[in-house]
Amino acid sequence: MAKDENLPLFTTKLAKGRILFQFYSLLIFVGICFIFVYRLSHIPAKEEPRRWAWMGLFFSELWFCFYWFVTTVVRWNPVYRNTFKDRLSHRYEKALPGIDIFVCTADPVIEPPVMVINTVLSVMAYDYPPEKLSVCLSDDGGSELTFYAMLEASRFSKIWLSFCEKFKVEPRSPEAYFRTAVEPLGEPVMAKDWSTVKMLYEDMKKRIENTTKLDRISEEISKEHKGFKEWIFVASRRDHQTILQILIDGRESKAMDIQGQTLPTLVCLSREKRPQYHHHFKAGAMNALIRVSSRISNSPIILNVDCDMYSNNSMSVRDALCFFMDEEKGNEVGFIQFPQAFENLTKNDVYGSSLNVLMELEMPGFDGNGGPCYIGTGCFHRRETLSGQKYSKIYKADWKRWSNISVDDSTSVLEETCKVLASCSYEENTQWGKEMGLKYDCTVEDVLTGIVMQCRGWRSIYFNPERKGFLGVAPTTLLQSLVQHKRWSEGDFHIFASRHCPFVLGYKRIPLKLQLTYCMNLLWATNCLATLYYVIVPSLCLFRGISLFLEITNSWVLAFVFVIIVHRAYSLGEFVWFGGTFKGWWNDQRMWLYKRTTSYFFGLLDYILKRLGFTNSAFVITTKVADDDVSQRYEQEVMEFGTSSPMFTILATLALLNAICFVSGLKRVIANVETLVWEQFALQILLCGLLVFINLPI
Ligand SMILES: O=c1ccn([C@@H]2O[C@H](COP(=O)(O)OP(=O)(O)O[C@H]3O[C@H](CO)[C@@H](O)[C@H](O)[C@H]3O)[C@@H](O)[C@H]2O)c(=O)[nH]1
Ligand SMILES: [Mn+2]
Repeated sequence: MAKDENLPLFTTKLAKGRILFQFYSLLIFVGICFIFVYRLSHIPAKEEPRRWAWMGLFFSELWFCFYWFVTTVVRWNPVYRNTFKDRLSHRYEKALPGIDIFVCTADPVIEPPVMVINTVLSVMAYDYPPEKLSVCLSDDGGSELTFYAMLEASRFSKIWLSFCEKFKVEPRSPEAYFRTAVEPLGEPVMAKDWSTVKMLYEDMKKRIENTTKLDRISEEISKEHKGFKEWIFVASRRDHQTILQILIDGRESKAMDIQGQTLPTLVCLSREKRPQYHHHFKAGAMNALIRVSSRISNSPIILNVDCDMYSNNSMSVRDALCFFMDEEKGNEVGFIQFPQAFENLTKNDVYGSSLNVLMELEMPGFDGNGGPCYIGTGCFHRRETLSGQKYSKIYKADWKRWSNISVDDSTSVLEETCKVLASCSYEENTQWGKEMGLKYDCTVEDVLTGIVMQCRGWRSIYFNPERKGFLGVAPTTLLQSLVQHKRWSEGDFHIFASRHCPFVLGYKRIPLKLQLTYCMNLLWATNCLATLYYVIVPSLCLFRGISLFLEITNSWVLAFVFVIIVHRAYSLGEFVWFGGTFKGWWNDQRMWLYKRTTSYFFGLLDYILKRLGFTNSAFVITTKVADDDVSQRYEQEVMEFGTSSPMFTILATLALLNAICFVSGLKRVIANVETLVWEQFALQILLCGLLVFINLPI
């Protein structure tokens, strides 16, 4: 036993096959060197008309190489983590710290209340002492429908939590459970409960979905909850006071499930909104939650999830604690990021939303290079880290003290005192949004906040358990996906171009390899320039009869062909290795092109316009539901164009341009078969043809 005391709570393993990757990198590197030798020794003379077009190509290629270098740094050293939860509970079961769980929602139409409460129920049902869990929902929409759903959920939790506890079910979102689990016919005890609970769930779901008008919400509920009138009153207005309700107070003896087990605390918050105060989107909501929860439970660990990211693994809290509570390495850990995984992906993933390579390889790479970025959901934070504290070598977490915090105020007193903390003017002349809490004024508040925390000395950890910790909803139309990436690329570039740039803020604070790793995401937007150049200029030159590339019989061609083939083959291999299909990879290539020519382009443009003071960027919330016909097309993997958008104008123009150039190029070659013109244009025609081929869905 004495021996066990000294064993670590987690281990770190280096990825296998790194030698192979290094060999591949070497091959590409040599190929690139050849390309540059060719480029530098063949610069067209001043009087040649193609000189400028040629220079552009050269610069694009320089960019591609730089970006390749960055992605290679990311992949150099991936690490994978493992936890020992049995050691954790052996040592600390009695002294486990409190956990505050924040769920954010903002719009009852595109984030349906049923989805929101499924997320809430799933995190209430963690395998963890319930008196130490507090779940707090922030509703930026101030919706009475969501609130009503939460009331229903608070009642249903009494049945659901005891069912989960009794039969150890997984996952603990009722919707996901009843959709995926098979009826336990072999176990009569469970089967009986199963059908009762399922029926109760379906009933509740029906009540919530049918409640579109206020007067249909049951009288009984509005009597039981005096605060309900307040929500109804508020919901019809865009500006309103803070409303806050403690739906279940875990400290009260009433708060029990049907088996007499304590229930977690459950709070519903909609912060004050006034037109004259900026509400700062999700970051503002999170900061209000940090303050409010500090009064209610003040737990040292905070988990934050988006309203569509239900918990798929009831052990995640314990997993996270293995990192925070490790005696040797735990103190410097500021946050633990779980991957974003999605439950609504189709086999070949038309919109390339699976993020598989990012989550299975690039994030472990981040971790190996110094710590993953914070990606906004499925992340456990130390309260101190999130509140702006710096890490110091003498810092030591005091878990004993935190494990028995008690608040004496009664529920109603608490509600009143907490409201002040979520009022509009509370942050005036404070450091909130700057030094404290999540940072404001960036559309990827998460990544920015993560960098700042790392630069304050905290380490972050990436943990990707076998059974996924959280499952969310990926966009189901092309436009949604492109708009989401526009928000990300714009925000990321904003960080790069600000004083929070990893090379500036991170200088001497985080390792150089981590600074470079950040570039992979932060420079998404600038990728558009080289890509747009490559898809437009060679095709136009083909149309005009200007030969840009070298003749196909020239032996320097080999260097280009070699790099392109090896590079793409590696990418295909990687994609398939992490669970993709060949068709999925092809779709991903198409999305790669589309994102670079539209999302990133508009992201960059918007950033520039914003800097010049023309626009203000907003947070466009990603839709999480789809009409029946839209979801049907999604299931069939047919690309959905939906409404018109400038993004589509660009895509269509590019596709058309390449089609025309391709045809005219072919014509030119056929007309001059004898003169060997085709040798000069072969590569251009090939590129153009590839673009036409990839654009077939358009
Ligand atoms: O004014 C707002 C706007 C959004 N949200 C919530 O923020 C979350 C994320 O919004 P979503 O539209 O789902 O964005 P995604 O693109 O899916 O989000 C990713 O990227 C965001 C940064 O761009 C991060 O904040 C998210 O955590 C991360 O999942 C959702 O729960 C929203 O309800 C608010 O609470 N208030
Ligand atoms: Mn989302």
